[in-house]
Amino acid sequence: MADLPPLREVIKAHGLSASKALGQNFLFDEQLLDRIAAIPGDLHDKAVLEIGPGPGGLTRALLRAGARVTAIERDSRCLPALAQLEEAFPGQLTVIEADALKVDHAQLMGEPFAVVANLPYNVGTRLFTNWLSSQQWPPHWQSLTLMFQQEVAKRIVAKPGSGEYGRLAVLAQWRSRAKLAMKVHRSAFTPPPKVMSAIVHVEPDAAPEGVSVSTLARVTEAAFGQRRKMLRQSLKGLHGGLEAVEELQIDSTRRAETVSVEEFVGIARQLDQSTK
Ligand SMILES: C[S@@+](CC[C@H](N)C(=O)[O-])C[C@H]1O[C@@H](n2cnc3c(N)ncnc32)[C@H](O)[C@@H]1O
Repeated sequence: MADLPPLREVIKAHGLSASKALGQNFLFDEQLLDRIAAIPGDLHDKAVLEIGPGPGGLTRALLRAGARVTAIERDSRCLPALAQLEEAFPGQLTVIEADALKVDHAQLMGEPFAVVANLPYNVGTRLFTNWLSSQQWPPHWQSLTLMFQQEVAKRIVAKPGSGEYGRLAVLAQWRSRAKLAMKVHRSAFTPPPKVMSAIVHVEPDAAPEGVSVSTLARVTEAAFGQRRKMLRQSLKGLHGGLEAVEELQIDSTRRAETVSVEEFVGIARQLDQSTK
């Protein structure tokens, strides 16, 4: 591997001033980046999809860990810096200039892959819910290691009974294991964002039988759409919802934030069965 210039110099040499519109907050601390790249486990010769490599800090760390990286970046200004990495790690890096929201990731990768990304909040959350809503399960991805605003990360791993528990937690936990892998201080980024960040790591689990992701989404949407209301109120508009709650002997005076992931899965299963 050739010696690479420090990331700050790369930014300067390629005139990569951080674009607010593209949600660019760069990480330069190579030790921190190596620790992030270690979260998914041994990456040697593994296929990794990185979204939003920017100037390539995290990309370098993934390449150092021996991964075969496919990176999707929509800012063409970053491509020359990434081309240098392609040269430094021959045969290990493929860069695609595109909006990651418009790419079929499974088709692009053609084999099971780990996802690693430090993305702007809105793009990250949309990709995350797309990956978790996959019809195919186990999905094409083997793990997701993603940077979020700390507040969003807490919502993903939240347990029932907390104010953070909601649709995102149920989606992330009903057929996968989600954990908060690392907190990242805002000062680690250039420029520093207003809020703290955290990395979430998700691995797929066996999916409960007889439940479709779309029905589960409808149930949680209805329940958490009126999270302060009792289930007998919030599920009123959901055809068969109240009957399902009764059938499962779930107290209909409870509020959505007290209902466990397993109970939501049970309600969705009842609905799917009753429409068969
Ligand atoms: C927060 S920066 C992180 C850059 C780098 N990974 C790091 O950690 O220093 C987010 C990167 O995602 C890119 N990006 C934003 N939206 C994107 C999208 N829809 N598709 C692909 N890349 C995107 C930005 O251009 C930027 O390079």
